[in-house]
Amino acid sequence: MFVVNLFLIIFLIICLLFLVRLFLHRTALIYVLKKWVEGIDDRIHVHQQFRVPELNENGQENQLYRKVLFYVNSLASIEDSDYTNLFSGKESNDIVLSLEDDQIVHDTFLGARVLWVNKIEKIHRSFVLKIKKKDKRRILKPYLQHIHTISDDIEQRRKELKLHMNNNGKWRSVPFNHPSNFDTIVVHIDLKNKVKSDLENFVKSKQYYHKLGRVWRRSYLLYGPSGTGKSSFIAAIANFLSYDVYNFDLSQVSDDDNLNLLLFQTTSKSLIVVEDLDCYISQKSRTGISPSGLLNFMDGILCSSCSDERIMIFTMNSKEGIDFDLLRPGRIDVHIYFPLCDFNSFKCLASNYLGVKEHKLFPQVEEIFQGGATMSPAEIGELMLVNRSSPSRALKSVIAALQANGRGSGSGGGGNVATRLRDSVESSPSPSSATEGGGGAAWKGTVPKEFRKLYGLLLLKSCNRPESLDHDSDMIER
Ligand SMILES: Nc1ncnc2c1ncn2[C@@H]1O[C@H](COP(=O)(O)OP(=O)(O)OP(=O)(O)O)[C@@H](O)[C@H]1O
Ligand SMILES: [Mg+2]
Repeated sequence: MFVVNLFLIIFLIICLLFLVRLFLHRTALIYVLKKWVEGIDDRIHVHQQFRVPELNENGQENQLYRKVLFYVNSLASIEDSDYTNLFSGKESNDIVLSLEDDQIVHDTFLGARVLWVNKIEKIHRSFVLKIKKKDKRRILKPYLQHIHTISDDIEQRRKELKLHMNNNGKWRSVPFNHPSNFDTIVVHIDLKNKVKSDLENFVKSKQYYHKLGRVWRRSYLLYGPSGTGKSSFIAAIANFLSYDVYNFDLSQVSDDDNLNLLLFQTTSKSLIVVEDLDCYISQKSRTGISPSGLLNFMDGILCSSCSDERIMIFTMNSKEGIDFDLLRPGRIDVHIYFPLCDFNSFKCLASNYLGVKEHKLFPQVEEIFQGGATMSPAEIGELMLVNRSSPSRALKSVIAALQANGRGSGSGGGGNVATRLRDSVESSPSPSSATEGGGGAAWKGTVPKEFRKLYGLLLLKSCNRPESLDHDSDMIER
């Protein structure tokens, strides 16, 4: 009997606790309780306060204030503050939170709880940081360092990206808003992940490179046939890192000095890109860049500061006939091969362009691929794009093009197909497809030629040469 009563009492206590908890949550009394506990905790500890004013003693902007502002507004706990301002962000459906005056935001760092208060006195704003005295020595320095890193990262991601192009020895810039990203490019998932983590590791490795006495630079060679996504991949990298792009057109560079000057003028956190390096090297009438000038440029020694990070990306259709010195380890760190389509990449394109994951024509397409026919993703993508209103028609046109390609050169080189494809895009009767299919056409009036060259939707190479296809390696680190 006693045991039964005991169980009954325990059961009633549990129910009661549950109801109290429910009541506290429903009425938000839990927050009152939490604040009360925090208030007691604040009172029994001695705090030290640090003020970060908006302006310094000369009335100039205090850079630290700006960083703290970015940092505090990015804290998740800002949502718990009593008053928060809401603004629309960069994208139309973005909402940005910003702390109201005299509001408190909590943050934790290395296990210590700190407070930020957004003060306004007369017209001067400041942030006040409150840290418990016992934690100050341990966390203040690393915490401020942490704020620097996070706010730099936020600023970097917010800035408008630019594409810089050299013309007559000088840089010209246009906004860079290429939509390509790692989700839209059809390459093997492992390759994407490897490249992403390689980039992320690189940008975090300043100290490591410094310790090794090496220039903080990473270079990539993207090679493969025309229309396989090399330029789109560069744009995806720029968007992934939020880096500007400096596109070096070597044919516009007069000599080594000009090349060095242009390199010197590039800024940190940017991609230095040389497209079609193989074409430039094979040109009979090359500009005045000497072979050693080119090698020094690729080594990136003459950047404005060797402690700033540099990512260099070179593209080629083929590595065949290229001097080994140019591609040696240390000069080119990572080689990435961009192949023509196989059945798997075709299926990814069909899913992206047509929203089709399975189709009765797929077995036929697979068979044709197995027979050795192939085309570039650009060619297949364009056929799908112009026929996107009817997936069956799109797939039939891909089948016809693949069959014609297989009957033709058999190399998959795509020159003929590309020309036919371009004709089909340009003569498309649908107004929407005429604009989109000729993405370049939509840009023609507004965007410089080099821009279209770099990121055009379907550009035919002037130097179609047979490609070396080492299919076994997608990404090779040297
Ligand atoms: N792997 C791919 N995944 C998705 N789309 C692709 C892929 N490859 C090419 N495309 C599409 O084809 C078009 C041309 O691609 P891109 O310019 O990136 O090719 P490229 O390899 O740089 O060609 P080129 O050697 O002629 O400069 C782009 O609009 C892109 O959307
Ligand atoms: Mg390209």
